[in-house]
Amino acid sequence: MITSHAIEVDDVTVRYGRILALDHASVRVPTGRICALVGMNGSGKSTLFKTIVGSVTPTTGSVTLAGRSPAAARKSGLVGYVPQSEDIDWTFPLSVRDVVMTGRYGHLGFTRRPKRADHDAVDKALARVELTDYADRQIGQLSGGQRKRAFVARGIAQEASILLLDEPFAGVDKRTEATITALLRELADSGVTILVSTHDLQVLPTLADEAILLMRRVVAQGDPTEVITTDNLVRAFGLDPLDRTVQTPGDRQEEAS
Ligand SMILES: Nc1ncnc2c1ncn2[C@@H]1O[C@H](COP(=O)(O)OP(=O)(O)OP(=O)(O)O)[C@@H](O)[C@H]1O
Repeated sequence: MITSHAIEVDDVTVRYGRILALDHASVRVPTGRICALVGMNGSGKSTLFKTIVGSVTPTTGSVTLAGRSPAAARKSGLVGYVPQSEDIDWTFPLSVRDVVMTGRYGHLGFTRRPKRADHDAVDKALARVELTDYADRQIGQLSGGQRKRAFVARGIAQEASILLLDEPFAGVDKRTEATITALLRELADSGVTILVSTHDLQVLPTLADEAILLMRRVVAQGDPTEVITTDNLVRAFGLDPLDRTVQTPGDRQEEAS
């Protein structure tokens, strides 16, 4: 089935016991676009990612990925997922190359042994995120920014057509942020659909085609400068509209003009 929206989240509610993490949230990400997911701590961003990959089951609603269920999409290697750093065991005895090779599992044949094409895909992905020289290090020995890049490389090696990144800019320096941003744009230009959560509002105009403001529900979705307005931030973050220390991307553009 061909769809113009690679990611369709329709009326999804998720509860953890008494905690309501997502409340009838609906999100649609067009194919080949970069969509930024913005919300305060606990607004349900990670839960939305986990629901999209099928590791959390919603109590209402449904998720469709390029016309398939999350389970079918995961099985076919359609979706690459870069989880939050806290969700990864960094002491696990895997090298950077091993981590990137896990992205090829969906491509491995019956023997599960990587072939030349798999090694080539891993080498290419490592080069693209500038981690060739770190390939044989244990993953936990990398810096925060390098770890993020290693997981982006895994998504590239996987040749996923949908890429989900949970806070890839958390704790990284400006250079790594720029490298990841440029890489995501290249991937989107080649047709990959990207959903990326971030706390950094200033990066949005460069990073994203669309933004989603989440507060258990979707407060707003659309062009970043139209979504990240002071009014919407008040609704999503409870910020004081008179607090001029809060800069929206729109403020920045006004200052520049
Ligand atoms: N496994 C869990 N069990 C119980 N409650 C959970 C669980 N995971 C998340 N929650 C709760 O669900 C709500 C949404 O959490 P979630 O991690 O999705 O938010 P988030 O927007 O990703 O937050 P952050 O920006 O801090 O990572 C929070 O109140 C959180 O405490």
